[in-house]
Amino acid sequence: MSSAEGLGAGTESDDLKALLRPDAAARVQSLRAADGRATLVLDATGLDAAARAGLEAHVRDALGGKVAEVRVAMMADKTEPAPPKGPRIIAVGSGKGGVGKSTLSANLAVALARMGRRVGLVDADIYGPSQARLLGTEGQRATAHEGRLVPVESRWGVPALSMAHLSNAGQAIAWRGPKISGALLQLVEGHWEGAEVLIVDLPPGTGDVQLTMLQRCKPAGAVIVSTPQDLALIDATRAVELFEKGGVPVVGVVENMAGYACPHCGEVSDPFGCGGAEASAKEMDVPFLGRIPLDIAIRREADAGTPTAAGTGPQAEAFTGLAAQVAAWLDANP
Ligand SMILES: Nc1ncnc2c1ncn2[C@@H]1O[C@H](COP(=O)(O)OP(=O)(O)OP(=O)(O)O)[C@@H](O)[C@H]1O
Repeated sequence: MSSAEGLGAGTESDDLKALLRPDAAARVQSLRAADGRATLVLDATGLDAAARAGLEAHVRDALGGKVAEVRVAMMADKTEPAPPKGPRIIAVGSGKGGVGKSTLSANLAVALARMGRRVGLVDADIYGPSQARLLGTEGQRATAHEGRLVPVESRWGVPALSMAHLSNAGQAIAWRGPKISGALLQLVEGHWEGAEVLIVDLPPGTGDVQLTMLQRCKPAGAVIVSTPQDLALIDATRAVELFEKGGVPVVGVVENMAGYACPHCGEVSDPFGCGGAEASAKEMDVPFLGRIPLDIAIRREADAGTPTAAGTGPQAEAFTGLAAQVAAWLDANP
């Protein structure tokens, strides 16, 4: 027979509750006492395992002398604050190599940073990294902190991680499958705490890196780069399909090297045609994000590590226009 027996049910549970520390009593969601047994449901929101164990031990201690058996159940509130989210990923892909995807990724990141976005850049081209050159961070080495890579700072307000920032970069050439995926994850899971968006420059095509990206990194969206040529457009269609099948929304298609402005006479010609990407985007029912002209200055500045988007003029504005659309898309798709 419990010493609490004989009291009215409400009074009995109130008396038992009064034996608890105030912090424990405040967590009681229900307390039933009957037949020498106390059954408590406690709200364990925000408590780690050790704190839960401590709370339970206190309850057992406090009530153990009054009832023969103490049963404790812990409930965590489902609205517990989620752990801080990592940056959202915008993957930049193309079906075909050499369409200017890396140049576009670097300039998109710089243009976003100029708009006040906290942006990082991951060079996922494990075999042929180019972002260290494009951002002028060649020769800089990424350090590690608590087992994760610390991004390399650039002059453009865009920290970056590339295989070129690792001292063993040369070994990557022999890597296959899981090792390649591991390398990508190391770059993506670096110390990106300061960034709200990560631009990931993917290698061309649909290989291991792209699959790892889709399956393990869950990009928020994908930007597809194409030149106006038919062949590039067919490949761009495949890239769009890859992301859509993987459940990654396509932010849109960009046409790069869209028209050539002659540096001598200023006449604009279309060596690769023009408008093909816009028509393809329409056919695929994905947004068209605009054109970046073929301009010797874009190539020269890319090679010099001073991205065009960091400067002024119509070509810088073309990248700003693209960045504005990506930023608007991110805001509209939280
Ligand atoms: N709009 C442009 N105007 C002039 N040159 C450009 C333009 N875009 C890219 N380039 C140049 O084209 C070449 C290929 O570009 P980039 O390396 O960015 O392409 P990619 O698609 O990333 O290539 P890869 O498949 O090798 O990764 C580079 O020399 C680059 O400077």
